[in-house]
Amino acid sequence: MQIEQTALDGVLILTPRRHGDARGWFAESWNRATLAEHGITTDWVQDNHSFSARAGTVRGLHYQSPPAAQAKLVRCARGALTDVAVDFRSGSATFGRWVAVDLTEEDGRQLLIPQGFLHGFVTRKDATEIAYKCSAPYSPRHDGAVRWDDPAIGIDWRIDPADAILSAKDAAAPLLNEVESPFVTADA
Ligand SMILES: Cc1cn([C@H]2C[C@H](O)[C@@H](COP(=O)(O)OP(=O)(O)O[C@H]3O[C@@H](C)C(=O)[C@@H](O)[C@H]3O)O2)c(=O)[nH]c1=O
Repeated sequence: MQIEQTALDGVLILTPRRHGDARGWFAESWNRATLAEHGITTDWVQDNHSFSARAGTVRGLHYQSPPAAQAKLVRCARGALTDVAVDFRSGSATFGRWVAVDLTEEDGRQLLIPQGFLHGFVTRKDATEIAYKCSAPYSPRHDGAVRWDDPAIGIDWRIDPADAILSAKDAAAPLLNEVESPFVTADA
């Protein structure tokens, strides 16, 4: 397991080892003990899997408020996507900053997103599947969203915004400055 820090503290790229042979390959996509060796002891309670038919599908930017806040461990099961995390912790030195990481079925890379971050992604290929672990169960009551194309965040999605395929909910999400973050950091 290779682990790299991104530009946002705590947002990590994890690359599980792939064992190739004549049949193909084998990888441990999650192993509690291996992650614990790297100090990652998150208690995962729900696995999600979604399919997006078309390249250019954007889902996000989403969060759940405490006490239903979720850390996420994200991978691309099929196709290719760019996964995005935005620091949503009020008082954080990096509040509003984002990182974008390409995850593909070929590279098997994963993105670990702690609580307190917005999460979203754009698919790069038709028929892309994302799979991710969550540290808290789905709670519609605590569900929140921030606009994917908020210029104040300025994420470079590497698509023509007019071509983005969105849910009605995501298209109507509020801007960052219209939402009060339910997350605070020790920096605050
Ligand atoms: C997220 C979620 C949705 N659902 C249902 C609600 C709805 O009927 C349907 C689709 O939900 P959504 O439109 O919210 O799905 P989607 O837009 O894919 O939402 C997901 O986006 C990514 C970026 C995340 O980070 C996730 O946490 C989640 O917010 O699935 C569940 O049953 N359990 C869940 O955990």
